[in-house]
Amino acid sequence: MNTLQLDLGERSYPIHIGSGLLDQSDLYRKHIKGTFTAVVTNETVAPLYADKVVKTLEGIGQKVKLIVLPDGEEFKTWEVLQKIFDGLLENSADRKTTLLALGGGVIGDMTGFAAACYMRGIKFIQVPTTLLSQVDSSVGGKTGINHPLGKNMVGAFHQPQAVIADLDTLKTLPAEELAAGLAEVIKHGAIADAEFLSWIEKNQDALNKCDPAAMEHAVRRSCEIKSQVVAQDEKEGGIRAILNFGHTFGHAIEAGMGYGAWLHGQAVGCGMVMAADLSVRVGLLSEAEASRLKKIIEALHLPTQPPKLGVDRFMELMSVDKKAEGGEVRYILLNGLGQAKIQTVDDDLVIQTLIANGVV
Ligand SMILES: NC(=O)c1ccc[n+]([C@@H]2O[C@H](COP(=O)([O-])OP(=O)(O)OC[C@H]3O[C@@H](n4cnc5c(N)ncnc54)[C@H](O)[C@@H]3O)[C@@H](O)[C@H]2O)c1
Ligand SMILES: O=C(O)C(=O)C[C@@H](O)[C@H](O)[C@H](O)COP(=O)(O)O
Ligand SMILES: [Zn+2]
Repeated sequence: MNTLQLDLGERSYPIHIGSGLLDQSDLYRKHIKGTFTAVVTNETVAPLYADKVVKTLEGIGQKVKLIVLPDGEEFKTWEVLQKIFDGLLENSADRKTTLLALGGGVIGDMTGFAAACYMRGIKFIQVPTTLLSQVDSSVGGKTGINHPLGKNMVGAFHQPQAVIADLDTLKTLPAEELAAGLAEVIKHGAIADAEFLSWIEKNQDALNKCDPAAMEHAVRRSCEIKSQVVAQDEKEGGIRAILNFGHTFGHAIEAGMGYGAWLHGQAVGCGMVMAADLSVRVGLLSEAEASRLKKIIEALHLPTQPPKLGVDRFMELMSVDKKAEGGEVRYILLNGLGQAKIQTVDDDLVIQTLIANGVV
């Protein structure tokens, strides 16, 4: 097992990465103060892994309530969030209660948000079971739900007590979910580490096959990169926004197509192709570099062609981006592969990118 530390002063926490972690009681024990833990999961993950986690928690003296949500991005809503509060109140959860998110990014984001809100804030633990949640969403404390008009529009920054990423859970992950997670892995290389991006390029077969050693490296290096960025800027006042590379375009695809039609990672994969195209138009990236990145994204089985939402609609969807200031959207661009830059861009250039990528 590898353990990284996200340094955030009194909100610092460990990120454990390894095999066979789900039933290691010591990993949970030190982060649980009370006697009641509510495990939040979904209908797909519960039959696979809930038993093991519940038994382990009971083994350390916890009373455990399992809260099972419906599965899918379309359920990352107020109505479904309410089911977590119902489960907590019906079981007399108090301020010492711990929430445990067992699942992918949807479960992690919703459970974290519930933990931020319940009695104005209780502790929670992230137990991510998708590649995407292990390399990205379980780390950094962004929690929330979607709004029909915009992705993750309602939420809170609320850091977990610990992240326990059991690589064995990736064995049951469907191929397209694996690819979705690889999009965020590519993102980390593209924005912060050209060497890691080359490693991804060289190891694409192993990554596509979910090879354990390749997964271990992808998860560890991604968590290192994300932790270093978050440690500098917990609440996205500045540098943290680079973790949003590909997301201005990607979130527009997710909201525009209806949540769940495109997986988050697929939308980010395609969004990175568009953001790289824009970086070329602004003069920060060469065409050869953009085309190399696109090839990597394609090789990892991610879509590179956006849906034909129309230019006006696409611009409208992007205008609600959380990085916008005074009505101006700030884009995350690549300043060469392995380095990112945040800046505003003339609408004309953005429209050229949309047209060149066939959004019309
Ligand atoms: N908070 C953040 O920093 C952050 C970062 C990236 C993404 N996100 C959010 O994360 C979400 C996407 O996360 P995701 O890709 O994990 O999607 P997800 O949570 O929908 O999980 C994907 C699918 O895999 C299933 N699943 C989970 N674990 C499994 C396993 N081990 N075996 C088999 N099936 C399994 C789930 O039930 C689901 O059907 C989006 O809502 C996105 O906005 C948040
Ligand atoms: O942690 C971050 O910061 C990120 O931007 C990571 C993204 O991969 C993730 O999708 C995040 O939820 C997007 O944040 P948002 O603030 O644009 O909703
Ligand atoms: Zn993302």
